[in-house]
Amino acid sequence: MTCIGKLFVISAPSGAGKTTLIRQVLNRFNCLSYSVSHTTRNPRKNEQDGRDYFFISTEAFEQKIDQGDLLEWAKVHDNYYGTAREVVKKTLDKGLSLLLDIDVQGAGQIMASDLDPVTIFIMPPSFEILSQRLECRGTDSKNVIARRLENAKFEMAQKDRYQHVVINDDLDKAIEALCLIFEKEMA
Ligand SMILES: Nc1nc2c(ncn2[C@@H]2O[C@H](COP(=O)(O)OP(=O)(O)O)[C@@H](O)[C@H]2O)c(=O)[nH]1
Ligand SMILES: Nc1ncnc2c1ncn2[C@@H]1O[C@H](COP(=O)(O)OP(=O)(O)O)[C@@H](O)[C@H]1O
Repeated sequence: MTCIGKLFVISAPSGAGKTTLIRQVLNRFNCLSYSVSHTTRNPRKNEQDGRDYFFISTEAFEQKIDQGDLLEWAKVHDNYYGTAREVVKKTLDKGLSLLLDIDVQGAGQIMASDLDPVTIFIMPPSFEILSQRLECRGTDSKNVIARRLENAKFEMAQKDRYQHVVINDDLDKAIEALCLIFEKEMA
């Protein structure tokens, strides 16, 4: 498949299933790459530095802000997260597509830029199921889960700012719906 280089932005509340869905999409489209973000949050078990995130100190992150190295950044659930400007530029310059998994604040910054992103919001079927998914994932403490659920309300209220909304209820159906968006946008 020939692809047109596009910038995709996916946002979702924590636990909605964006990481699960994004893995499937990346497996299907070889002209699509993933932007590995920088964060000051601690790695979870099974997360690898350089693959899931670049895990850096607060000082190193603030230095990146000061040097203008980040295309967008935000404080999310009490940690810094940001996208390296250089990687986005190099990928799009080569005519390749790139996927950013970023929060609603960062997405707002990209929407306001001249990068003309395709924007997608992943919704859980309900708040209760979101809460269950976070518990079942087993990666976060009760306090961390509570903080993420509190932020989820504000995040979900912003879904209409996005061009596409995909509800992640049945996983296979959500994968198909999401892949269809990528297929159409890169055709
Ligand atoms: N603004 C911004 N948000 C990011 C970036 N990378 C990740 N995020 C967001 O930070 C939030 C927390 O991510 P994470 O700690 O991995 O938890 P998860 O949502 O439970 O997988 C999610 O909303 C991510 O989309 C980034 O580079 N910039
Ligand atoms: N459609 C789905 N049905 C049931 N469980 C799901 C579904 N999608 C994701 N999950 C599970 O929900 C949890 C949160 O998913 P994850 O991809 O880590 O979310 P996010 O990256 O948005 O925080 C994981 O344990 C994942 O296996």
